[in-house]
Amino acid sequence: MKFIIDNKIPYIKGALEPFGEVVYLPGAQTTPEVVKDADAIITRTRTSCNEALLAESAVKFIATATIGYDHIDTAYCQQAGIEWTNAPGCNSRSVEQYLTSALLIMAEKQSFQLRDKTIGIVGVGQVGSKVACACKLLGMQVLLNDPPRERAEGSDEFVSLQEIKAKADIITLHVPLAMQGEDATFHLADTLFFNELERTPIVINTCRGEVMDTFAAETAIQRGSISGLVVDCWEREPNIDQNLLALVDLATPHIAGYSKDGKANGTSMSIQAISRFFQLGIDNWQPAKVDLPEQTIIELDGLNRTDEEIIREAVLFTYDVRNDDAALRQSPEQFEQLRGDYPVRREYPVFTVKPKDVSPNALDILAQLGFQIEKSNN
Ligand SMILES: NC(=O)C1=CN([C@@H]2O[C@H](COP(=O)(O)OP(=O)(O)OC[C@H]3O[C@@H](n4cnc5c(N)ncnc54)[C@H](O)[C@@H]3O)[C@@H](O)[C@H]2O)C=CC1
Ligand SMILES: O=C(O)C(=O)[C@H](O)COP(=O)(O)O
Repeated sequence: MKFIIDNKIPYIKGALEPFGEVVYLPGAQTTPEVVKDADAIITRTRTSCNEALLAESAVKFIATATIGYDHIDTAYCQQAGIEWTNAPGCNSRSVEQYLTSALLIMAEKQSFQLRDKTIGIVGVGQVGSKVACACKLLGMQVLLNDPPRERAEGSDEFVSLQEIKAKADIITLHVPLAMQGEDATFHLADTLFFNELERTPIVINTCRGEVMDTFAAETAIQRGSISGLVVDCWEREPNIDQNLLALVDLATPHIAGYSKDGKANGTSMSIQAISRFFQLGIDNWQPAKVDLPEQTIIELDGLNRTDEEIIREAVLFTYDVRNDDAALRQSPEQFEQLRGDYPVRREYPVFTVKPKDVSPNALDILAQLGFQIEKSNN
């Protein structure tokens, strides 16, 4: 058997070598010639898996180690009898961590408390529902918009996009990119969307660049119809719009899902799927070890500090979006290199908080976010 694997997928070396030939390649070098005699591809968002790539190939199965799968032409795969899978939810906690960090930074920058704000979450799947939980823990009012779920579940927990535009102080987008159909999301945030916003919200896009119209977003900032913009996903990545970059509050190179935990989940879900498909007998495969940051102990002193200040310190200790923002602004032309050489970032559960005079409420929130908490608090 022959497997083609994107060489930026971590923790995967050695998993498939016992079962055949394994070729590791940059996504951009995954060409029709390379996949011609391959049985399977393990890929990322950087490889368009379409007829142009696959028509002459022997590929029977594609696993993408990502949540989004808009780079896979699923209609073509169905017609060609090629099975595929994504890695649902693999890095959703990482995006939640990004959101929490960004919200706490924006609250400090604009001198507001999160608990006084209403957030509208557009797309309430794996990511959106975790973001909703985190926002509720932070004391925010949460509005949920998800027409496909609303139709399927008939639940009254959802509101219309119109209501979000009217009531939200912050709007965050967590939809898949869909170019057409009843729930199309291409340019969901367009000129009309921005013109109808009633509370000059902060807008956050960590789903796909094409969900937000770049020109409309720039105009919205310049006209003051939004009070802030956080952008992780851009139209035409990696050639991002320099005007937009100059206007946004936090700008990052599509790394919201880049915790090592999220990457490791994507890798193991892909290997397990390949194993099930080809009956390789490694259906429970896991990476041997996942990198840790240098520091995993967080000493928190709660004296004379609000709960939000304490939580901000703990969250930013694990991940501060401003570091990725600074790196991108310094070298926007290095967009792909910044992604490829991304530093070690871990999610909350690997961190232990050592509290001193921290309120039980703040400790409870940190524990619910996933931090380990040491018992003594003095
Ligand atoms: N920046 C990054 O690093 C990452 C970005 N993503 C992006 O985030 C997207 C969402 O991820 P998940 O929550 O895991 O996906 P998911 O599939 O679990 O949830 C998506 C939700 O959006 C809803 N939805 C679909 N069309 C909608 C519309 N027009 N309006 C409102 N809701 C709509 C769906 O019903 C579903 O509940 C992915 O498709 C991917 O594009 C995901 C992970 C990392
Ligand atoms: O999982 C997704 O969906 C994402 O957007 C990933 O974080 C993107 O990762 P790459 O495949 O571009 O490394």
